[in-house]
Amino acid sequence: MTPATRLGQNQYGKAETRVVRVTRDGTTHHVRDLNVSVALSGDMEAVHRSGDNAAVLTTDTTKNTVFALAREHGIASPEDFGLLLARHFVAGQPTIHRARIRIEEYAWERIPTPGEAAHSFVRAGGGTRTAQITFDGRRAEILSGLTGVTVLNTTDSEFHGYLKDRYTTLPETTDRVLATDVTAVWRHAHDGTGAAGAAPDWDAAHAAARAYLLDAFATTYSYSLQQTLFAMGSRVIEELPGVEEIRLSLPNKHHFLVDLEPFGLANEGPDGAVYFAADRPYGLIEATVLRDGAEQRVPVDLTAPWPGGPA
Ligand SMILES: O=c1[nH]c(=O)c2[nH]c(=O)[nH]c2[nH]1
Repeated sequence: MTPATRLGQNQYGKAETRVVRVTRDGTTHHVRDLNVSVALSGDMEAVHRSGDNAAVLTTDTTKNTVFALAREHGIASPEDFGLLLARHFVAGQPTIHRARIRIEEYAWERIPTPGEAAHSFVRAGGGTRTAQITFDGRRAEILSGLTGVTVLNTTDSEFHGYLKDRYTTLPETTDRVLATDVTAVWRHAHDGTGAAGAAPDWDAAHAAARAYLLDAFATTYSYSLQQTLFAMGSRVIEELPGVEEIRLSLPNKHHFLVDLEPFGLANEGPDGAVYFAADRPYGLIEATVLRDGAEQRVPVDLTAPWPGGPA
């Protein structure tokens, strides 16, 4: 006898649609360059059980919709565009009950050029902006974030006083390099219903959060990366009243002093030092910082490939 089966969590949609929207303002052009992943769920029992596709809005259509809405409405910000798409899918089809839109944005900076034309850009470094918008027909959950923002302090970092057992060899230090690749995701109080007030200016809010994260990294005298993480997250919560929680994933990009004694050289002195930038393994420090009373809803595992990780 075939065992009875039950359909568990399921979602589908087109992943990683690369859409570039150029807006022309006379000879001054603007670019928004996104990677958009759509995941829909709803009345999908029949398609899984019998291949009855009647409830299925095709992944091909979801890809086309990304392009069409970018043309019709423009891309004001990843958050605005994600909300527009999510609402479109849920409002447009009775069989679609929930839409999750994940977006990466690649920033372009202007190349200053003589003369009138402003249509030349260079891909900006400094990481990738991320957003995830989930809409269930009533409320939206709006997450903003960034990934791949590499930062380094050459001093003001100590690490000592930790547990020691028979396998501990790490020397204590009162001065080390502290470096990490910041991945952060923060959740907004704004849920698209108006209950938490008007939507923020998403671009300005993102720039502010990024600046607070960097400033807290730079200005925290650190006794551990955990402490630095908490300071970074707290700064965003304290400064941005519209942010309920923030999760950070910080790989500790170890920089080890090189032993130069075999060459008769003393490493580390008032004039500096030479470090070996280790690639792996790396410590991985992760935590969520919450506003008092807020629920923890940002997914725990941010380092699952984004987009594409589990919901
Ligand atoms: O800031 C740090 N936190 C740790 O937990 C840790 N563990 C380690 O080996 N080095 C470090 N550094």
